[in-house]
Amino acid sequence: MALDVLIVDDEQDIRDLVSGVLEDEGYTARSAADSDAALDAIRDRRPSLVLLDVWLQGSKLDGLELLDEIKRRDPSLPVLVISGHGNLDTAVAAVRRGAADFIEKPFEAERLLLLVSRATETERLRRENANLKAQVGGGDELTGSSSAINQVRATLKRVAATGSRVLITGPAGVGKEVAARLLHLWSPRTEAPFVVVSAARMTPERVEEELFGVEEGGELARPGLLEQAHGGTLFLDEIADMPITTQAKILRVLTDQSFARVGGQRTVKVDVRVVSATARPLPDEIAAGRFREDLYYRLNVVPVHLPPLTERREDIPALVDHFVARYAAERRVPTPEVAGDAMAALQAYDWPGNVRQLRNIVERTIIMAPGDRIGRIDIDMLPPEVLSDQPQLASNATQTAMMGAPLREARETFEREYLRVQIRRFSGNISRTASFIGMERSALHRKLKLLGLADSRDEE
Ligand SMILES: Nc1ncnc2c1ncn2[C@@H]1O[C@H](COP(=O)(O)OP(=O)(O)OP(=O)(O)O)[C@@H](O)[C@H]1O
Repeated sequence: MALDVLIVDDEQDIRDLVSGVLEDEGYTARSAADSDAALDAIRDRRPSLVLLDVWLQGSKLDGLELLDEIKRRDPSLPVLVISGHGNLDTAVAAVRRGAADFIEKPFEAERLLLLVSRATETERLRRENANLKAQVGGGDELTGSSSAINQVRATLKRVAATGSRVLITGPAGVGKEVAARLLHLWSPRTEAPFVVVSAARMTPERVEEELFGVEEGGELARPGLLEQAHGGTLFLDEIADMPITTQAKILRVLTDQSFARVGGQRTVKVDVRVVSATARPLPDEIAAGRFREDLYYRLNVVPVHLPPLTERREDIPALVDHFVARYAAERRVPTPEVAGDAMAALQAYDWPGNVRQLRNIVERTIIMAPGDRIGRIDIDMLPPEVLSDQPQLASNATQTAMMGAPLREARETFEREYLRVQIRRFSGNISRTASFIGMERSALHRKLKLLGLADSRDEE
């Protein structure tokens, strides 16, 4: 997202000329003809730079006074001064009073762009940093190639380029924030900030201050997350936890991209893309009177659903490999191999905490691995919670019954149990199960019918 420059000049020609030059280079430009308009524009939204003509005619404050006022209110806001030919003294005085630099009229476009770029360097670095942090903090691509994940990835790619709002649903730890970060990364807003608002992690009283910022005595005291996200993406995590009074204000942000700070009267305008997430179904929250229906329709322009891991077990091996490689690199040890039986156990487990739990367990397993066994993760190295909750091939009673039965019958019982476990492992996908157990797909179908398992889910 472009850096935002405010041009303060009493001459319309200069304002137009400079706006044109800056916009051609990808900046966004706003203009003000006098000190009042300039201070208003800054209050509406903090620019990245003010370009100020020190010879301001017909203005309440002259150029130097306006410079002082801007610096008094916000010492870190850079101001680049334009001075008329022969006003070197004023320009020097301006630099002494806090201007970043000055440029003399008439000036070349090249020189102007150089100075603007220099004066906004801190801001640019700050943005790059925030962006890098956002990427490192999330870091993860959406690992997995199940049809559910492929579909999510395709939808994200398609809507990233548009400004559409996206509502991501799915249980805890399933990757909703990862999806939101990818959407931002693939969007034209990628250079601007990705800001997370998590209502679940704040007290209801704090939510509005955090989101909208605070004004005291008509002046900005603390910018909120919405303002910090200007030009970028605002991720409203666990939207169902937003207090109902805040929901009305968020609705206003969505309808006219503006809001008022806490304790403030003036309208602040922002340009943000809102992506929200929820683990609780919003229609239920609406029915219970805890969520505004009109807000739901505004947020849910493009729905994206991330199913729990149990519905896409075929993603588990790729996720395990991804986290094993990551944590081995962090521990500076070679990436261990994961033994077949260990992988099968991980794939069969139910993962109530979804990918977050899987990530934690892989991390714990690598940290706890004895030094001489770090080259390979065997089944006995997995934590007890995974091992104690494995589907049993056959209960004790079934085993006893099998031992008392003729071979043909015992074999049938075994096959039934074996196939039930394997089909579950591949989330009911017959082709994948067939390829894993080494049977033709049609033969497996016949077998399942014969064993009375044909009702097993066949999600192809
Ligand atoms: N498909 C995936 N590929 C790689 N990592 C993933 C994937 N899905 C989730 N993760 C990782 O799992 C963890 C949890 O993901 P995330 O925070 O996005 O989940 P969430 O759905 O937003 O959860 P919550 O609702 O609890 O905040 C993160 O560390 C994330 O990096």
